[in-house]
Amino acid sequence: MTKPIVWTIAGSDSGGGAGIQADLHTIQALGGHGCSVISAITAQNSVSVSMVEPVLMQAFTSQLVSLATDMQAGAIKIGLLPGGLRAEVLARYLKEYRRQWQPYVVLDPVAIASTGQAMAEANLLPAIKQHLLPEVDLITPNAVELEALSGIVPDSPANVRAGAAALREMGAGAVLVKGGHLDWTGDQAIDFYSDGEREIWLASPRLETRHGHGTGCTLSSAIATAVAQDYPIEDALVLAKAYVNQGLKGAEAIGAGAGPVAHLGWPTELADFPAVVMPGTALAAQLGINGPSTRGEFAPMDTLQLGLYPVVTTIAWLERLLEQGVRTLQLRIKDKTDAEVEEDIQAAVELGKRYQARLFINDYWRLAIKHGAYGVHLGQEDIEVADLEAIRAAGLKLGLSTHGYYEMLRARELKPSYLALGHIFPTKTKDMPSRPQGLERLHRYVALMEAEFPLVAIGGISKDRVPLVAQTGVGSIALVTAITEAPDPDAAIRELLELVEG
Ligand SMILES: Cc1ncc(COP(=O)(O)OP(=O)(O)O)c(N)n1
Ligand SMILES: Cc1ncsc1CCOP(=O)(O)O
Ligand SMILES: [Mg+2]
Repeated sequence: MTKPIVWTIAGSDSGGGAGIQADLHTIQALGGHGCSVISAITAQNSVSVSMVEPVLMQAFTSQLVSLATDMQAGAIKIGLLPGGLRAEVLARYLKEYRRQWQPYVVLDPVAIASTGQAMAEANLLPAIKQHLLPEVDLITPNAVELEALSGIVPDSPANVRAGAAALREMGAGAVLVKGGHLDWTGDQAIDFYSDGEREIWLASPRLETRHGHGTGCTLSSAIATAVAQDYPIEDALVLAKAYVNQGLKGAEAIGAGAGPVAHLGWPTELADFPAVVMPGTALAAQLGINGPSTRGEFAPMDTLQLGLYPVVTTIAWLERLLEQGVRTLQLRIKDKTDAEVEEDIQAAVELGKRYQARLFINDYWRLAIKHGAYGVHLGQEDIEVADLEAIRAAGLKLGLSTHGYYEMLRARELKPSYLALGHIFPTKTKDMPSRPQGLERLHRYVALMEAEFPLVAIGGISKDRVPLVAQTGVGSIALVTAITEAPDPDAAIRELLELVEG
């Protein structure tokens, strides 16, 4: 894949820690090609900002025109704008870009430097509210910026929500309130995302460092770069927070004041990724997050390497697989009533016990509990509605489907027995709302999570692709049509067992 183009429209920081310089470092480190539209030249070092000089309007717009004619961006990050006029003009250009090629637009509303100095004319904030917000997919204010734009002091979870709602009412598609300056969140730095339909709270331990120059620029550029690579926004948010956490841990003094966030490449340490705040925790109670919760871990698997994992629709298939020596498998019947499937589920549970197999029941968790199944496999949408605590309390194993970084981190909080990662390749077995993950992402997910859970790759994995998938280190490969549509299924099962468990 060629590098996705990301524009940064921002000010130059002569000290190299923030602004255009931080943005380009970030975009490069995360695999994008950065283009820059310089809005202002600042003279600053690690201690103070001594000058902010807007570039001439013609120079500003010429950069936009030049890039738009040849290097259209998948995502645009906007940082410092020196005054209201440039915000108003930029809004007109963005409206046109959004009509022509729909870039994802992230606005980091820089108004005050971390050193305390005002960076822009007083007419900037009114122009952002009136003109720019309707052209923006995501705005990423810190506490000070949220208050300046919404008039609401984010001194409680309710007021963070209210401030974010106010910005959405002004036209922003979504809001990420950065928690770095929210002192009531104690030792956790908690970010709040809302797009009007869903709310996400992301928590990371607060990092004690004075070297955080360029944090906001880096976060918004990282989000833009991830979105330009087709990551859904919730994955972009957690990846960007991990990138910043990693950079804060690696930050050093350069100059006498606050040193810059370090730019250390793709985040790979689970400890750098935020936790998704889930119901049932003390933090959730503080944040007013309600909902069903579980009280501990699900029964652990006997191994991290679950091996070949066929997913089939009938008892006859289960028998055939068990006879061939398959020991991890799933009964997946769709769109029937409990009464229609109960007999099959009971038979499947008995078969699984007879062969001492790891036999999972897909979806029908009530019947799985009733008949004492080995385990249940559930999807993301089930997390909200299934009685997970009843499954846990009954001692059943729980497998959860995930489709990227955010869902993996969310599932992690539930402490399931395994995580499924999909879909890896296009599949005709199931309509998928998400895009195929591909091998590169699977590699990254495995490296991140393999010590925590058994992992299962699923989706479009043909026999030919099995060796490539196995090379990612994933401990299990789930398949439907590679077995059920094989010309000689018994031969295919033997070959697949050899390839996966060899
Ligand atoms: C091993 C494994 N992984 C993923 C799935 C998909 O489960 P889900 O997302 O609930 O979708 P349906 O299978 O119910 O359509 C699975 N069944 N098994
Ligand atoms: C159930 C399911 N969940 C994600 S992809 C998939 C279907 C996998 O089937 P196939 O192996 O035939 O692509
Ligand atoms: Mg399901």
